[in-house]
Amino acid sequence: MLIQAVPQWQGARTPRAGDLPAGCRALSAFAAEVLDVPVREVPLAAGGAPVADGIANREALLDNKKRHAEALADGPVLTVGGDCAADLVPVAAARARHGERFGVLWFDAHADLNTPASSPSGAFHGMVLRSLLGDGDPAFAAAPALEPGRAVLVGARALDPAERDEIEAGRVRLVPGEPSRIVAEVRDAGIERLYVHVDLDVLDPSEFAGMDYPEPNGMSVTQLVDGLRALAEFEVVGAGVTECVSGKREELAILAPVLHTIGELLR
Ligand SMILES: NC(=[NH2+])NCCC[C@H](N)C(=O)O
Repeated sequence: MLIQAVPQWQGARTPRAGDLPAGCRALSAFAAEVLDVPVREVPLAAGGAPVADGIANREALLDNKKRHAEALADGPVLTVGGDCAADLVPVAAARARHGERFGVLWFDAHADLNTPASSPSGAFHGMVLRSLLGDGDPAFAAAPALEPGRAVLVGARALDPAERDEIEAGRVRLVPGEPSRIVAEVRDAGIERLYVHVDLDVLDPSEFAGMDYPEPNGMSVTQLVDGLRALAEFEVVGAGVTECVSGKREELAILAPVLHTIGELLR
């Protein structure tokens, strides 16, 4: 098992986006200690780029995508962001490798189902899951795409109108964070192998101070750990933890059980 650090900030347009690279490096180093595995950092460019085709930093993100694809490691990898789009390349690669019955569990306060046309912000981290479904800007769209109904949002609570439409159309499932509900949904979706994406803003802001895009009424660390543990009956082929802006060890320490549980799923 290996940690790949993806210090990408260009997918976010939040006040703390500039802290994402430092948060990525601090969280990767902490996860390496908790899991006793090495860290390899993906060499990304540091700079931004103008808004193009409705996406902020579009050229920089495309460059990052290429660099990440070139550096992508084999075997069980824990990807540590960076913004949520740090999981774009690993999830698309896992879909290509594991076939139609591959699915994604997306623990996130947000649905990340916007396109450049529907996005309220132009921030690409709000478009990642939609790109994995094959929509939006073709330069980012996954091919093959996730099968409709094989993306499961857990704990999402800050949704934009276009995102609700995708859920209502059944392309994406939305469940609360209860373990039994999560398991039932994954079974019902016919998912055999899965990738676990954790955006730290799925947690309540009172639990963890170092998230990039806090939203009220989130999960507790214990609820998140229980939800992750429930996935042990499935084959977890990859995982990501994203949107950390904290460089403080005492803040990161609260995440130890989350990292530990993800490590168990990946081994
Ligand atoms: N993964 C995230 N933090 N996503 C934030 C997305 C916020 C909002 N829905 C947008 O499109 O801008």
